[in-house]
Amino acid sequence: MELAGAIGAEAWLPCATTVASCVIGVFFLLYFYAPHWGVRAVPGPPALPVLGHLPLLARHGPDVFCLLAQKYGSIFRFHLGRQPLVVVADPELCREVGVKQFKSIPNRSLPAPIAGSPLHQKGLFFTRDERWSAMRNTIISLYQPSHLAGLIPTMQRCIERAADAIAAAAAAQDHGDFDFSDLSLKLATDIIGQAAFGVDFGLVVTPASGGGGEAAEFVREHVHSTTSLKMDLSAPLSVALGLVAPPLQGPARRLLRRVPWTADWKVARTNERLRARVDEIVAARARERGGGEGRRRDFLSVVLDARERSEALRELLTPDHVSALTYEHLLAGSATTAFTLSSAVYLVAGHPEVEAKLLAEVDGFGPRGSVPTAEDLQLRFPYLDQASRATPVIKEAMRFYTVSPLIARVTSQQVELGGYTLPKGTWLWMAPGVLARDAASFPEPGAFRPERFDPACEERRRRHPCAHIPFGVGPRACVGQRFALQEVKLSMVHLYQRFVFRRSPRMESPPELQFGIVLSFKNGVKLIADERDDTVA
Ligand code: HEM
Repeated sequence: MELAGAIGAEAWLPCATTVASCVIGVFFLLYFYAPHWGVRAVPGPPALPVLGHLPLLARHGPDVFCLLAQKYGSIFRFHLGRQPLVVVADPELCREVGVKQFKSIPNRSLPAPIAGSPLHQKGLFFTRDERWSAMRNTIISLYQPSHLAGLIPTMQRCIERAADAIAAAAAAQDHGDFDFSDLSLKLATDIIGQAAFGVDFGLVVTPASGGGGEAAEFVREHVHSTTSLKMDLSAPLSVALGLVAPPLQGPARRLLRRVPWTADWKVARTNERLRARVDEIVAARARERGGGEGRRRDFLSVVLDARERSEALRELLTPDHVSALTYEHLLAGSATTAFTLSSAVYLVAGHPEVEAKLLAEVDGFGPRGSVPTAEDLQLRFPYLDQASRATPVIKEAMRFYTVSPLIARVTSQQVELGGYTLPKGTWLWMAPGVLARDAASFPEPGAFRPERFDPACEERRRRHPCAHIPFGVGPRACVGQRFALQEVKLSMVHLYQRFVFRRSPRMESPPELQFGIVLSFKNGVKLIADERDDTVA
């Protein structure tokens, strides 16, 4: 009898194991393919289980989206681990997403690296629906021309300090090269420090200014926190896990942040310190205002003022949101603007015919040291950049190197797009980086040719209005666009009043790019600066 029981158990055990494995297998398949199911009709390459198309992203970088658009057309699927994205790479479809169907697609999807960090999450970028529109309406006046014009003297002071630093570096190194992208990141961060926090970070160091200190430490932490926001498997373990199995991200982060020297531990410590520092600055400013200091016009002070206007605004702009909104300037406004300035100067340095026209325009403005007003920036520099009416160098530089090659959105309800029905919750991303390389809109896309934006040029007249959208499109487009362009234009006018730049022989060609949350130059931009003869301008 006992023997019969044992034989029965022996036969039963493998059978139960097989059934359990099948159940787990089916569960696993359902789990990994559930998000795919709703968008399965959209074309795309076969996706690896768990990893999706992350290996393709690792191999080709952001160029992968151009390759996929060539193969699958203007709307295709890309799997970021388990999460499918529907990528839109056609100007008219981008207009649909950003403008015409905005009511159904008003928010951004939350990428794995951001989940769990209130400092990153509670700014304008990731807030949703009514809170987003209330917050945007409250702060929008800070980005209007009248407010921005008042920032010109502050920007100019930072730019002049950067130019002095370039001159000092050139003299010290006997015309050796220097890393322009490092300098422009410091410059952009100093400007944001003044405009957003009302604090001089003093990152650009000249022999006269001395430098660094506490503020520099703060920004080093910011840079570390930003570069940790990676979108691929080189990210901290919890983020990588979040890409393949989102429910495990939170528990993994809570566990790993306690394990010293893991990437999660380092990011958590950095974020905590950063958070504490931003909160300190906010609290100090609130006290200062209580003490009746003179009115300050930096972003933080204006937002704190707005809080006092009504109970509703106090509820909207909680201390967490004020910190996040202020910090967001560093996140959204420093690396992007710095990259744009670096790529414009790098491209001009390799194109003498463009440089000659630019120098003629800068010299024609007035004697060296003349500082343009906001109106001058609008009207007197058509070759550099003049809203939509001219042949701008900056526009073409932003097309050539698109700093945000992807723009993340998510559907709030079912939408019809490009012949496909996409369910609520679909991650729908626009691809300005692909649009910028499309030969149908930009013939010979690999050529740097500012004239292609000349209003008189046939190429431009034929082009779709949404073919070039480096700042996004529609009500959710970049709120800091004017701020960024004012800064880049002002910088270029002053820098070309004083210098011409050459590419260093130590600089690789073409420059290697890397893709974190935005694009950056992997090995910097090494340039040689020659001071211009005083008699020229
Ligand atoms: C050349 C520099 C910059 C580029 C290329 C850039 C690009 C972008 C892009 C592509 C978006 C997404 C737009 C969309 O979804 O349609 C965006 C959003 C945003 N940008 Fe910028 N940006 C730049 C500079 C700045 C600056 C200087 C600031 C702040 C001072 C800023 C603050 C923001 C904010 C807060 C958002 C979110 C807007 C919202 O969701 O309502 N950006 N930016």
